[in-house]
Amino acid sequence: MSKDNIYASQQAVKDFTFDERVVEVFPDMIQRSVPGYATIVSTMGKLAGQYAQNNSNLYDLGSSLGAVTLSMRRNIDKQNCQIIAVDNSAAMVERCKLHLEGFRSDVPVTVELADINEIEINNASVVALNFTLQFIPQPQRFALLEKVYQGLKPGGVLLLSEKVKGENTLVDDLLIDLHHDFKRANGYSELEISQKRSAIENVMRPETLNAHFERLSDIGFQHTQVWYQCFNFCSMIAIK
Ligand SMILES: C[S@@+](CC[C@H](N)C(=O)[O-])C[C@H]1O[C@@H](n2cnc3c(N)ncnc32)[C@H](O)[C@@H]1O
Ligand SMILES: O=C(O)C(=O)C[C@]1(C(=O)O)C=C[C@@H](O)C=C1
Repeated sequence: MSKDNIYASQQAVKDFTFDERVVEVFPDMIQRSVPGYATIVSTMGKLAGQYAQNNSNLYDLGSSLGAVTLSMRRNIDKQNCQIIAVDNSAAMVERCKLHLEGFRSDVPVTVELADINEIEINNASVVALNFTLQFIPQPQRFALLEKVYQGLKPGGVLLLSEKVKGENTLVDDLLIDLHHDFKRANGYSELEISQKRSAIENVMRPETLNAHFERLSDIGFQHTQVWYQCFNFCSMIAIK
């Protein structure tokens, strides 16, 4: 696994994108940046196994290198299911396809290069958005999640992980400090932490948990729950 040293040298920091350089180091980057990432991915697989329905689609939206797709695929024991993985980074999609070829399974997977705001979602039992919604411009989030809701079958689930904002400045600062300590403990320098922070601040806009739950409720989800949180990283389930 290539080591993430993208922000190790002093640079004129540009907005973060999922380009070739990021793709190359992505497994290392996400593991050292997101507390609980491995637990979250494996649990999303378990949840997908539990909520997958016969003759249905499972979606992995913002699939990157396919970690959630692989985890879901390992756990599906229902008949006639297929996984649709979607990402709008050509570099990610290309590498994801190669990566998936390395594993054998009877569950068909298609990997699509597309904007998740543009795709159709239908006959879905599970829709996963693992740290993807935070990169969608805020005004588009309601319509995207409403489309997910409409595409879900009764009893289907949305699995949503997000970096969240604390409910007020005091606790938000605390969560940010705890997260930065986590990054330090994983070998990131002060320069790397601050340059990465500048790189993502215009492209990744976290919201509070309250804002997430209010929107899910406005859309129609009646059963919502946080099932994992470590600092400002949170995983939710919403059942239709
Ligand atoms: C933090 S990564 C997701 C990590 C991945 N789900 C995992 O569990 O390893 C966010 C991904 O969302 C993708 N993305 C961002 N905006 C998108 C959009 N509008 N349509 C499709 N993919 C998008 C990015 O290219 C990136 O691969
Ligand atoms: O590195 C950070 O500080 C993050 O907020 C983590 C985060 C994410 O939440 O998706 C940001 C961008 C990269 O995709 C990997 C991880």
